[in-house]
Amino acid sequence: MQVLSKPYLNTMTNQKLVIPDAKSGIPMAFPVAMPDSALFPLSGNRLPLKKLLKKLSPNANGARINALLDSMRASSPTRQPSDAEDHASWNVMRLTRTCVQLHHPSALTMFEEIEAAATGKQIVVFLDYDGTLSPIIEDPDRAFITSEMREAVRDVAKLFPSAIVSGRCRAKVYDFVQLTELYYAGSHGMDIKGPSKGHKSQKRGNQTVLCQPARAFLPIIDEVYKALIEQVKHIPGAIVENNRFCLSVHYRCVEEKKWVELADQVKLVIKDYSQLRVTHGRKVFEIRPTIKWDKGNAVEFLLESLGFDESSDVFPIYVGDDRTDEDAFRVLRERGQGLGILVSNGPKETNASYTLQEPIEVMHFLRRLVEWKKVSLFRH
Ligand SMILES: O=P(O)(O)OC[C@H]1O[C@H](O[C@H]2O[C@H](CO)[C@@H](O)[C@H](O)[C@H]2O)[C@H](O)[C@@H](O)[C@@H]1O
Repeated sequence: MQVLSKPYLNTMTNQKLVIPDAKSGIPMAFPVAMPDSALFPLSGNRLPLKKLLKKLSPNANGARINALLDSMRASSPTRQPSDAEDHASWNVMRLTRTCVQLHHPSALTMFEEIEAAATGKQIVVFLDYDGTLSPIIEDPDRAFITSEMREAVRDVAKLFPSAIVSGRCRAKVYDFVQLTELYYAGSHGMDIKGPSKGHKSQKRGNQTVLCQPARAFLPIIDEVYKALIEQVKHIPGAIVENNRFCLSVHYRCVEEKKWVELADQVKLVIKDYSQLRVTHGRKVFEIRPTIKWDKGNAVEFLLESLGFDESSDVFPIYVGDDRTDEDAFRVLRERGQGLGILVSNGPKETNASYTLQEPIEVMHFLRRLVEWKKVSLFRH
């Protein structure tokens, strides 16, 4: 399922956005006082980066370079407009999001619907970290969560088996969250560890889980980490982050005119490593082992570890903001269990069923989940 599919975009003409109503299918028109060029933030970022990098030769032509730049820009659109044209784009994004919400409504507005679907089932909560529990900021080392958010996550973890599933190194995400009650799946799910403290809903499964399917890649990852640091050190603002079983090359603080050069340097380093692949996150290139293991596999592994593999009475909720979270949303959709919640301020293609706009809304959602569970425990 897509939040915003191409046909919807293509219907944006004559300064009107026309989309079919979610239930009736009847086309509805929304006035838009913008030029079509303002559509960039909606239509960008379609090509996976790997394909783009493959296409980008040293003699790449202007069109290819523009495609790469479009993808890099759209990977994490800025939240505030910087000039008149950006204002136009921003307004279109806001308007389109309103339309999109007819299809993928807010998890807060539709909380009672979620309650009804989860009633009588064991909720298991999966939370992405960056952009979900902490807002996106320039310095990855300072992406702390607030004490209120930590409190909300702790309350959730007391009532439901809960996990943080992050692209970051497990130890680092634990340093940020500092809650012993949770499962932590770092390195995009390639490094999973159970909680040091259990609670009664975990009796059913195995608390001492440890899963590291990419251990064999550690020497290569270390080698490539060193090579990348060397290769990009002349590009101001570029940061290489070692996430243990994977690496991140950040370009959020790199001047846009240097982006293509940075992408080229990354390509240059990894071209000799067929065991590695590059994916594209929010202003970040992620270098990962080619094994078929992603956040979706981590969710399946954790559900199995918790004893819910064959269960029909489990209701997993996965909240995430990034493309890598789509693998987890898809797993839930395929299992026909639980739901995915996309954290996004603008329209995106997604396998999630609901949306929340930003981490503060995630916190409100978690608090509602806790209140609802406490009330239902009191009633029984
Ligand atoms: O799976 P996640 O927990 O969402 O991790 C994905 C990447 O998150 C971090 O980078 C992102 O957040 C930074 C801090 O807000 C921001 O500066 C950066 O631009 C974002 O891409 C993390 O640093 C990466 O290693 C993760 O891969």
